[in-house]
Amino acid sequence: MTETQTLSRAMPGSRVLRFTAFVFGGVAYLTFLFTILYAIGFVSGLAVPKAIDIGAKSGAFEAIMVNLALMSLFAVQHSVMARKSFKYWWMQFIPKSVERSTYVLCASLTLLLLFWQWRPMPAVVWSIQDPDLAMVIVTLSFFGWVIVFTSTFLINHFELFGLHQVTNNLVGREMPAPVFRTPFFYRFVRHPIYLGFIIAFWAAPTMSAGHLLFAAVTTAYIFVGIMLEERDLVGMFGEEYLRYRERVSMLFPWRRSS
Ligand SMILES: C[S@@+](CC[C@H](N)C(=O)[O-])C[C@H]1O[C@@H](n2cnc3c(N)ncnc32)[C@H](O)[C@@H]1O
Repeated sequence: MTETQTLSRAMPGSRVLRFTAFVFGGVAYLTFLFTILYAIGFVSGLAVPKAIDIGAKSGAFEAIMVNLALMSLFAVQHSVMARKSFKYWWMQFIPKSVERSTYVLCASLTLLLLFWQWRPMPAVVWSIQDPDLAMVIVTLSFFGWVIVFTSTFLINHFELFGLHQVTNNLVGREMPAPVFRTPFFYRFVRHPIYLGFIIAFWAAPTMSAGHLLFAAVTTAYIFVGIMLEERDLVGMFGEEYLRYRERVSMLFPWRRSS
């Protein structure tokens, strides 16, 4: 009998709970997948019913206030729930195995609310007329999304989105300690996922006022997010992360990594 089977047999009463946690993790993951795919359509204006420049007309003041409120809600949810102190408090009420899935589900639902309630601000800030150049910019934007997806797999896609935790819990296996990774993109920049988002949001052949607001606020939020995340990363990986930070640039590969 394997160690995993022994553990599973030792806790038969919790089998239903562990299966429920696994199903919850699966639902959270599928919700995330839907949300991120919808996000591509929302920003690019392709293949979704409600994109960034589509929706009922409203006054400029209302549009700015509602859109800022939606982005602030996401920023607060995303930053607060990612902090260690919040996680410890939160885990008094939910099992540790579904902590990440809960975070992923809340972030996805907050984003879906943003997509649904976003008020278009259609005034055109810039519009590239040359079709070849416009195509290059659209391609660049999709390249941004490719960087985002690839990078999640480079550090650990299934752990980032909670599936690893609920699967290990299902088979009675402990989660391994977090591992510091610097593969591929991470050798050139410390935050390729965030860089991918910045490219995807800014590379637009036609930039509306609403899209510009979205790109500017999310970029500012990314800088705040990085500050908070790096504080945790230094706490988790210590000297190793400090040396990495000296060697590799944050978002743009100006410095050469050794
Ligand atoms: C949404 S990911 C963003 C990762 C990174 N900031 C980026 O833009 O590619 C956040 C999670 O990645 C983890 N993380 C960030 N850099 C890491 C690295 N080099 N190795 C392992 N985990 C990392 C953080 O601890 C956090 O849980």
